[in-house]
Amino acid sequence: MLVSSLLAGAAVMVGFPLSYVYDHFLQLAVGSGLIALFLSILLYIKSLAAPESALAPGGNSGNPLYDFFIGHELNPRIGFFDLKYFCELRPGLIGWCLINICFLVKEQELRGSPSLSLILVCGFQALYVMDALWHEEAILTTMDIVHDGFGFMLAFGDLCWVPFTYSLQGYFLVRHPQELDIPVAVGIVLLNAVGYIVFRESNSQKNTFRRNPADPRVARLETIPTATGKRLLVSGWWGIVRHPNYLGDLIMALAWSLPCGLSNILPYFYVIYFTVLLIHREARDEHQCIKKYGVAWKEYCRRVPYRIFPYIY
Ligand SMILES: NC(=O)C1=CN([C@@H]2O[C@H](COP(=O)(O)OP(=O)(O)OC[C@H]3O[C@@H](n4cnc5c(N)ncnc54)[C@H](OP(=O)(O)O)[C@@H]3O)[C@@H](O)[C@H]2O)C=CC1
Ligand SMILES: CC(C)CCC[C@@H](C)[C@H]1CC=C2C3=C(CC[C@@]21C)[C@@]1(C)CC[C@H](O)C(C)(C)[C@@H]1CC3
Repeated sequence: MLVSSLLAGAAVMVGFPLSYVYDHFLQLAVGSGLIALFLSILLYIKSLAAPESALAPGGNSGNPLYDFFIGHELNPRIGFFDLKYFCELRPGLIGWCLINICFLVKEQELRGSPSLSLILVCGFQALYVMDALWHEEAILTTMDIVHDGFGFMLAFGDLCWVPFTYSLQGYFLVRHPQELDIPVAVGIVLLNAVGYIVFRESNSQKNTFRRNPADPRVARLETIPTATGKRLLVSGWWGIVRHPNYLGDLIMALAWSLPCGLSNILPYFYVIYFTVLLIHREARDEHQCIKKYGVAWKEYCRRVPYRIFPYIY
């Protein structure tokens, strides 16, 4: 991320036309979609020669189309280089930030300086990406890494969907500049801060607990024992709703769209899509947890009845 930002800075200094990315946004998005399609075809062909033990639990249904979509092989590698782990964190997330930098450059060219709205959106999203990279080991336990294979869903999601749809607020702001009053901007910064605290604290609490349940930061929390020997947190963040990290993520998503005003639905695409994605993801995770923890999970659901939004859902 640092190297990419430095290179982007150097490109601006030498007058490299970064605004090209804004001017050819659609063409670049289609190009990356085609690369993802090509990559997933290669991955599927490679998976046909993989041993049974290397196949993904979630992508070995026997239906070639479904397995192509979810990913047939769990962790395809070239030597020791893990393609899925690399794609989950590097090209798409860093590419998303680089695209935002190109939008800032474009606005500088068009209007002399980037607007406060665009600076806020790019700043919030850069924080989110840096957080994901800083805590990169946390993705090793996500269902994408543990359960799903590396197929079209993740190749397309990581290489095309993330950089080109997650940056739509910035794209919108270059085309439709928005004036933002300082009190409104302060309110939006506070909303993003609340979302980030809920997201980061809840993720860190679970990760610390999973690494070392005796850690003084989590040792006093109430838990439910399960037949696997692992325990489930039932107080702290994980006692408020069953997915406090999703709640924080959604609050941030809203804060990224609000600087774009309320006149157009396009900047709210991310909030809407992400709500659907996380509700679906929560249902998939619930299904896995019921299989893993049985009655203990049912007891957890009884103690913590709301999934993502307290008193609503
Ligand atoms: N921006 C984006 O596009 C996306 C962002 N995300 C974000 O990524 C982060 C990770 O999300 P995700 O991988 O979906 O899932 P989670 O980090 O929420 O992990 C779910 C797992 O946590 C463990 N767990 C659940 N409840 C408890 C509990 N009470 N006590 C202890 N352990 C528990 C279970 O695994 P086990 O018991 O085996 O440890 C469960 O399978 C989230 O912050 C999410 O918002 C996710 C997807 C897309
Ligand atoms: C319409 C598409 C086919 C749907 C694609 C879904 C993907 C965009 C998401 C599935 C899981 C994702 C994760 C992240 C980004 C979006 C996808 C690929 C993630 C890298 C975002 C940052 C987080 O901190 C994370 C935990 C690293 C995420 C992991 C899952």
